Amino acid sequence: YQWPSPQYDALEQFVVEGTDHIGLDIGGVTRHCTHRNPPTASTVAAEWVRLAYHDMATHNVDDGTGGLDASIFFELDRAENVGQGNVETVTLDFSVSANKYVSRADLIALGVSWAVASCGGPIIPFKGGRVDASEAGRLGVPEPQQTLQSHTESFRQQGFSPTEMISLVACGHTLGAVRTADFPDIVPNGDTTFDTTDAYDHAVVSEYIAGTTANPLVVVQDQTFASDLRIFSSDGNVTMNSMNSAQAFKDTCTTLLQKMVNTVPNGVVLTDTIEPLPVKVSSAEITQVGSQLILDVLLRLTQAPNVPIPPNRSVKLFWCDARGQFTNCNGRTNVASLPVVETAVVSPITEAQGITLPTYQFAAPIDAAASVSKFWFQVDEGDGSPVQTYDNGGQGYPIQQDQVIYLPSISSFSLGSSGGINYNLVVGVRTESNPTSATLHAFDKGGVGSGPLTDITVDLTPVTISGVASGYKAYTATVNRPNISTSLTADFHVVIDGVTYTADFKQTLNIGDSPALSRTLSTVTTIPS
Ligand code: HEM
Repeated sequence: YQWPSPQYDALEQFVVEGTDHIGLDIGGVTRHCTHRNPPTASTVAAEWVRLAYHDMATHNVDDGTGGLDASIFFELDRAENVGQGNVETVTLDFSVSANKYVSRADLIALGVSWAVASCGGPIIPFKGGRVDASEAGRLGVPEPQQTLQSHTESFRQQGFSPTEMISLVACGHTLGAVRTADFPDIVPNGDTTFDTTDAYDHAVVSEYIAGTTANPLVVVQDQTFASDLRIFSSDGNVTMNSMNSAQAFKDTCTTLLQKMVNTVPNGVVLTDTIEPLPVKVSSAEITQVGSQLILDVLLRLTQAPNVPIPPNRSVKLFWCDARGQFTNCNGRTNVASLPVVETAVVSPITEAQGITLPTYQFAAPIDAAASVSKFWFQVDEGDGSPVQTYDNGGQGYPIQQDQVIYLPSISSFSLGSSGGINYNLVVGVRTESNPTSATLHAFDKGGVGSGPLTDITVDLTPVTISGVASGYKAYTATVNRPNISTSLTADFHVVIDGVTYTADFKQTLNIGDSPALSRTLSTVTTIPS
């Protein structure tokens, strides 16, 4: 890992904090293995795990098509996908947070890791990089009234052996219920859970082996629907017996759920496992508050379980000028102290590990004539232990360019003249620069339709707006959308002397006088260097 790695950073934020690019706490929807409101017998976690299986189930190992590709977004009207749980998961939970770096399919896969962790199960390692389908896949989700032979063939096509089929069904049916609204023939008298606990545990196995199970796909009036019984007993209960301990269940399901979410169409290349970054720079840009130019940076540290944050910890931000007589810290280094200390939201995965994430927000006033080339941090725990330097492996964290900077605080919303909402997005371009091209690329993957809703490039034009920080002039472009969308992001490109400068992946929800943009300015000094 080398900063900046925008895709890794975006995926890591989902894994570790459970939030998307505007801070929406999507992982938190399943926090504490919660039920939906109004309460159902099922949990949110159950809905998310079932959805992931149903999405993956369109894989065809024979021709390499289908898999975990969010094709489920276009398959909800199929009988094999019946259920309010699938509808809620797609339309409420997973329709707004996909973006340029995180696909819908990645969210569905992550949902499994979040869900299982939120119900006390193992941590399922997560890889990103899935590609979203733009249409429905083949039919392929098994249904309870089908024969064992047909189920075995379904799982074979999905890439699972008969033994894996037994295990994977148990790994799914430890969560949730069969619902009367969906399967009145199976559970005529009300929603019935597969086992007696909400937890991600081996109760589904132990109760089956003990003969006490009320699993409605085992104990059912009409044996046609006893698909779990046929599957679980298909090898004389050998596999079920082998999974009848907490550890064995956990190990088997960790392996098989990973295999499930990593079943993707041929040609899709997944990332390495996304490991939490113990020290993370989660945003870093030159922007402005009021009309003051600032270096805006958030440092996230990791606090081990049950270890209090040292009360005397001091965190300092250092940076070098990019311009002027002190360029590259030649003679002078800038220091900002007293950041705003907060705690980041944690995902169910991080919460299960007992980790907390203190964050240190710096808003260091800077001068356009000096600008910033690179920055780094020092953390002094104030307890006599050595001061730690975090400097991106020695080279510092680079500010890649200062030619074009996003100015959300002087961007605005307005009503479109022929309807909808105008996003009037403003950037600053250095006063001395004269771009030969200046464009805004707007991208929005929100909603449930196929493809991005917005994927357009428009020209940025010079505009006179008061309040732009000295050293910069304003350029603007307007994007019209039917509604305000949380998921619209913008990339700004300017070409100056044949070189393209980019401000990448900027959120557009918090603009104007949004409280999310307010900053307490850091105290800045300089030291000789
Ligand atoms: C032959 C294979 C399978 C059959 C016939 C089957 C059948 C069913 C049925 C009928 C339901 C009730 C759904 C509802 O009432 O809305 C259900 C729920 C569920 N299934 Fe399966 N399933 C199979 C395999 C799997 C697999 C492989 C997984 C995941 C690894 C899985 C995960 C779940 C979960 C988590 C629920 C609970 C959903 C909720 O409570 O909202 N199933 N399954």
